[in-house]
Amino acid sequence: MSATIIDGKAFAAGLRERVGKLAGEFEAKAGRKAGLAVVLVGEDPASEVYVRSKGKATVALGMESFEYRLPADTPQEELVAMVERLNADPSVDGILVQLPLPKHLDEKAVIAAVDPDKDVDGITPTNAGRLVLGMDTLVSCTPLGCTMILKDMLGDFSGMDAVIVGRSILFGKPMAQLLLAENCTVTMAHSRTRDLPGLLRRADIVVAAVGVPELIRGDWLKPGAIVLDGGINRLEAGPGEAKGRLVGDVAFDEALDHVKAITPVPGGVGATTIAVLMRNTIVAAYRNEGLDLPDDTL
Ligand SMILES: Nc1nc(=O)c2c([nH]1)NC[C@@H]1CN(c3ccc(C(=O)N[C@@H](CCC(=O)O)C(=O)O)cc3)C=[N+]21
Repeated sequence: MSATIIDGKAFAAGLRERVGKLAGEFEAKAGRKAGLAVVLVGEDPASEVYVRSKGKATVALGMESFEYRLPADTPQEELVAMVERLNADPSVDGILVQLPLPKHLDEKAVIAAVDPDKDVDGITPTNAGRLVLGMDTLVSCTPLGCTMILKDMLGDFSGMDAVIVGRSILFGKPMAQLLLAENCTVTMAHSRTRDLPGLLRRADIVVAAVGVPELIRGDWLKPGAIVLDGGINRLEAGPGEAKGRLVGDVAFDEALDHVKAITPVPGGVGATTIAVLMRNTIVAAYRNEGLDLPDDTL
């Protein structure tokens, strides 16, 4: 059996096109561009790359990008003061504070300082609560992208057994809520889970985001499963390589022999993340201006 390789880039391109149209209409109606502010503290090179691609995507779709780079030793009060300035700035519709933050900072307090109406990561206490309560809200980009991919592929996935590997606030936890809302039977696995292969053998849908390269082996997966791999792990460079290969949390080549469909790394789930961030930004912009969103295909 040969599996379908889910094309995250194609999905992202379609979404970007719809967002781009809405961004143009927003500018015409609001008399300003929708704006996204990204705050990066410290100098992690991988985070640098993400922040740059976010900025480029924002401008390419006709929105305004505000990027703030703060030194690694920025004090808590300064970071919170910056978030509060962005909360009060009417040209900013979305605020993303790149995570993880340097250890001396209180991440929970920084997140809680973000205005929930500008929280394009969906991780403020208000938005996390809204998600659990089934209220309309902004939702973390990667899990929302995974759900959109599943909806495209399956339509209705009521009653399916879903296993989520990883329980982070940006991925595993919101993913569980989204799949629960789609009437899946949801199991969350994590580093203390005793029998991961045993759980995965029952799973119709597997969503992985633990950051352990190729942790999940092909023969752990149920024949015909759908696998969404949110892991982005860079292996050590081999001889003659400048950079190591990127791999997911699932042993991709092995999985191909077992599953119905799987997302590759790169080009899968991760490739949708920034497009969904653009989606969340334009949705926040319309709401913050009190405008009706003309397109419900977002
Ligand atoms: N507050 C916050 N929100 C985030 O959403 C957030 C964050 N912090 N911290 C870091 C992670 C990581 N992240 C990605 C963004 C783009 C790709 C992406 O474009 N991936 C492509 C390219 C991968 C590559 O070549 O490096 C792919 O998977 O095909 C992946 C991962 C957002 N994150």
